[in-house]
Amino acid sequence: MPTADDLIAASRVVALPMRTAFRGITVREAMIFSGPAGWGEFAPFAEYDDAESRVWLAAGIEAAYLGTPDPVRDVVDVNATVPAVPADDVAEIIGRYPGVRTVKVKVAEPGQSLADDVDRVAAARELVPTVRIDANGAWGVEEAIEAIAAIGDVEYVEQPCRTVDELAQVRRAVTVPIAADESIRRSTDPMRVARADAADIAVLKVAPLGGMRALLKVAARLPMDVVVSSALDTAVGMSAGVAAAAALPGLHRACGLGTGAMFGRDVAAPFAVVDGRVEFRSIVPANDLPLASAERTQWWHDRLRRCHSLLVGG
Ligand SMILES: O=C(O)CCC(=O)C1=CC=C[C@@H](O)[C@@H]1C(=O)O
Ligand SMILES: [Mg+2]
Repeated sequence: MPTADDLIAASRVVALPMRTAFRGITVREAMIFSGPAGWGEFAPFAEYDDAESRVWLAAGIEAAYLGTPDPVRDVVDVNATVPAVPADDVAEIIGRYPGVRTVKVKVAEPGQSLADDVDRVAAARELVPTVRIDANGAWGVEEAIEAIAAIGDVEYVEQPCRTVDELAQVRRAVTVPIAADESIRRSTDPMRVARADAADIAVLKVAPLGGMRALLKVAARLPMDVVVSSALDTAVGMSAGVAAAAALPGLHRACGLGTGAMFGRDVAAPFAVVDGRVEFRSIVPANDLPLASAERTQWWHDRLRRCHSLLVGG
């Protein structure tokens, strides 16, 4: 286990501009560091506390010190990710993901109406065969059932409501498959969704699960299809996501690993989507990175130190 000083000495804190605001983020901050096996990323969202962020650090250390698991495939199908933009902007956004056949559309964002969501999903449906939606837990049970009826057939609805029990209730009431994201990503017990029969699909992200190998273990135990998705990772974190997806024995759906297209600037050339797919590569960041301010850099160093002592403390 590297010390916090080792990690900080080999790190950069970057501030990457987004092309379109996503979950309210216009500049994505991330800490990246190099180790004997390559580069790792530590970039829990700003509002996450240390207890939740600890596993994100474990994931970064795995990437930099242990490297990637053995792949079973070279390329991974990805979805385009459409933020809560007006329906008229959907075609331009999907165009940033050449050849995709699956689109994930954000719905139920604050300030948006159900009619906005219906229009945005309809615009996506005209362009690709498969559309999935993500409500990020924003609906209540009744609201979810009504919204799902209004939006119509989709591949699945990701996290319609906040709690596992609510997901289970919605799942019993609708025919559209339900996917769990936050119920796994932000839970101390990722298997609970399975025990509660709350989901048909699991959306798994490397950093919140504590690394590529941890993701593979959770995927092996969950009795449902999985989709590997990014946590709005830089190219360094994305490399771990693509490696995890490439190492999964069974992968039957497009993954949310095309989000490099959302960055105005990344730490290296982003994972290019070609014919709807991305290919694994290890990342060496550019020399002229857009660095965060001295104050923000110090904030990230302090955060890393606190999370590191939680990791060491067990
Ligand atoms: O899954 C995708 O298509 C892209 C990643 C993505 O949507 C997300 C990444 C990180 C945080 C989230 O709010 C969001 C999600 O909820 O899935
Ligand atoms: Mg989600």
